[in-house]
Amino acid sequence: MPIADELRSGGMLAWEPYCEIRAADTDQEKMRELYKVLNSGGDKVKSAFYSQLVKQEPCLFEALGSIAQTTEALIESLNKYKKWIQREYQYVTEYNSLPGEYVLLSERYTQPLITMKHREKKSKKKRCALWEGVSSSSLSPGITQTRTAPSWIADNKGISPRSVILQGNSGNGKSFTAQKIMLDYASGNIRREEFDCLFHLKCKELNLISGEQSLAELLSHNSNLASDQISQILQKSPEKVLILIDGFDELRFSYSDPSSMPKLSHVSEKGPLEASLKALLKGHILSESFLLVTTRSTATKTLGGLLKHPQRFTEIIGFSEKEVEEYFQRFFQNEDLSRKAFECVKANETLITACSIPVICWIICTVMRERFSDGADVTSGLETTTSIYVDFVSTLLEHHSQGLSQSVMILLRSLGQLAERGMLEKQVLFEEKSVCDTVSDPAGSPFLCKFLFKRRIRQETMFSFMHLSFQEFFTALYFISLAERDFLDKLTERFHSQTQSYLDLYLDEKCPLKYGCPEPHFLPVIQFLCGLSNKEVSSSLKETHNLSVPSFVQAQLEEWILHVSSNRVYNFLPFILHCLYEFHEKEFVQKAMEAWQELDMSWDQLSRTDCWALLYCLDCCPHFRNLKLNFAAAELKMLQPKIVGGLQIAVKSISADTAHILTDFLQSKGKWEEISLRTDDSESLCSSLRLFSFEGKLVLNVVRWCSSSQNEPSLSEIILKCPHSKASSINVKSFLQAFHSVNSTTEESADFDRQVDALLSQLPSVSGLSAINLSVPVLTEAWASRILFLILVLDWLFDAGSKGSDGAEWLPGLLMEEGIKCSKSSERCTHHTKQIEELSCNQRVTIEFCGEKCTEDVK
Ligand SMILES: Nc1ncnc2c1ncn2[C@@H]1O[C@H](COP(=O)(O)OP(=O)(O)OP(=O)(O)O)[C@@H](O)[C@H]1O
Repeated sequence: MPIADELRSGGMLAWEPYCEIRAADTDQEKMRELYKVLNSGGDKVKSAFYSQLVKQEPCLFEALGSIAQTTEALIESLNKYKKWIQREYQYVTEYNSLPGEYVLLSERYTQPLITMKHREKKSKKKRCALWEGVSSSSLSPGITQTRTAPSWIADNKGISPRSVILQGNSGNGKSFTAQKIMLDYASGNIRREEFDCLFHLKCKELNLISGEQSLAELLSHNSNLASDQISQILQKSPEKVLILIDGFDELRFSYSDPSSMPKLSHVSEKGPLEASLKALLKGHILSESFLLVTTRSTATKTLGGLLKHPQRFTEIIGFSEKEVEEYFQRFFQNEDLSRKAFECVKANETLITACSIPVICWIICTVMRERFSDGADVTSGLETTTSIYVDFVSTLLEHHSQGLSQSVMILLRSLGQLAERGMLEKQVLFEEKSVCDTVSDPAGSPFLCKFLFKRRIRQETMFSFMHLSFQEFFTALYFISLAERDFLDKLTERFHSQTQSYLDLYLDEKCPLKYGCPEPHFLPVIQFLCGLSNKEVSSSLKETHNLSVPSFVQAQLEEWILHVSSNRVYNFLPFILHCLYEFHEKEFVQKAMEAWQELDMSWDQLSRTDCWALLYCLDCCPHFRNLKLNFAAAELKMLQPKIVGGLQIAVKSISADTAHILTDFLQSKGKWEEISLRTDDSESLCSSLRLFSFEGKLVLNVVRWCSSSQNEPSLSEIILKCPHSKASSINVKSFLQAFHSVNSTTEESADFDRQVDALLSQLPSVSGLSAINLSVPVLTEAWASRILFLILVLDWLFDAGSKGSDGAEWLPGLLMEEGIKCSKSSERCTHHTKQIEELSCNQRVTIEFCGEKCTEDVK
């Protein structure tokens, strides 16, 4: 009140508020009333109040000043800390960076997929489904997902977590994400109201700390703040603090007797590392603060048991195909290069799947950048899949395997044994006990993942490789570590016994691998074995891990490939192309291609991956001819530059694009032997169109054409013949377009008729046309008038008069109709079927028009 009295007598306080202050019951209420006056009174009143406070309450004034100073100092150090984080965290040093080389995190970071769900185990009864399911689910982009960073938002029961687990396989980007969160905080990119301060503990570095330390001291290792400043920040508003702990799985706790470990309860209390960390994780210290802990799956269970509640589980799944593409763009910072590189990878099914692991993206892009800078032609082939897997294993062993408890050789061999066992038993999930029997420290291996599954009322722990392809790769690694006899025995076991007898007929008695062909699920292992035999790959293995690939591996596989090639085991051809690609040895590719003479893969459509392998093989043998291929139009475009000589192509799906690509191709290459377009779609009007040469003639053959409203084809076949020399001048484009437009419509028969007319109207443009063979099941009026139309517009064809080389049927100047005629006066047979042919009312008839003359011959 003395201050209020002074302000009143100085004319700074009006009567009414003065009375309010007097009337207030408590000191606090009096202060509140006074505060209102100060707040609305402006600087003059505040200054008068300030002078009175100094005079009448000197001690209080001093204490308030030092609090203000401390707060100011803390804000100042927090700002400096943020600047320090911005400086330190904005760069990324890559595994191969030379001193001074770096990339900016903001330019490179690509948001991975993060889920909030534990994986589910597929039904145990379906071993195959499990096998397929896990292999794809671990990398599949289709998982229920959240794209955002781990979040603290309340769940549907209104509970927000105090601690979040961020699980992820080695190389999936846990540390990268932690770095990004720190940088976002320091740059003001996370929501301000959530956290005032973030700290980052790196377990890898904590392992190097010895002696007793308080939590504040531990946090100071990775900051520019002193431990007492950290203590002050933590005590001031712990509920606004987030502590990131990166790499929990890497912690090496040494406390032998946890019960004798001191229990710490204060941020400044010193204790062994393990005690400080456990107190933090359990919430004995900083119970109100938030924690984000990253870990590999191998340590999730232990972490879950230590962390304070409420907990939330999240998992980094990796990149979907879209993010892989984004990563490539960020990496290359050049539209053209990133597109080329991405297309190359996308064509390789194994690699594009493996690319969901971010570190594999880094390896591939780095290798490809080197290729581009060497001026290598990217279409000559990417590095082999095996070489990328070898690089991946080396990267994880060198940079992600701190403190391995065993030698690399032993680790790789034991992983190989485990992988092989899984391959034999078609198993991708391994029980904990069986893993521990083979691999001495499974949790310490960066290649294994641990899964916790619910099994009725219990939990089940299972292990698996990061992906099935790694299991296949480790099996191949194991095979190369075997002695020759064991290697041959193992391989022999894995080759099909059914094919054995078939192949035995052909294969050389002396060939030790005369056992046929590998079991389908074993094919990737053979492919990896071929890749490991490559000189560069094997010397890199020798250099980095002292692993030698024995020469008998290559010799055996080469011999087997040559035998399969020369004996034309057709359904293995695409696989052999992949093996050749993995070998990546030009001379051997040439040898195998020579053994083929002709490459007939027309029986099934080639995938893009197959086409890349073929592209590489054709690159090694530029003069290889005689290809019979069946692929999509886009693949034709890719292979076009490498195709020489005769070619038979079958293109599935018929679209405007297909017509366009095919036309371009035909215009650029005069030499093709057969083109066929097919649709498998029963809705389509047209099921196949073939262009091929036959006895020196070009033949256009349209088979089974029906309108959607009819079940029966209304046109069975059109065959056009013209000399092959005219092939390049033929306007295939308009045919294809007519074909496409007819094919793409499923409208009523009126449309169908219009489209058929459009196709027939193309015929006059075929120069040198020597014959037309038209097969229609029923000679309707519509067809009769179409034929008359053809006679009119193609009068030169009928006037030509000279006999065709292929017999009377094709005699120019002659219009001949063959068919079945029903002799009944009413209810005539209309459909042409075998049964109808046999009915006595039906007779075979040939009608010939020659000039003005018309004859009917009944058989
Ligand atoms: N989100 C990302 N964006 C771009 N690159 C990434 C991303 N995540 C990971 N990478 C690349 O992968 C490499 C490995 O990532 P990181 O070290 O974060 O893996 P990790 O999950 O912490 O592995 P480990 O468990 O073995 O420690 C990084 O050095 C970087 O090249």
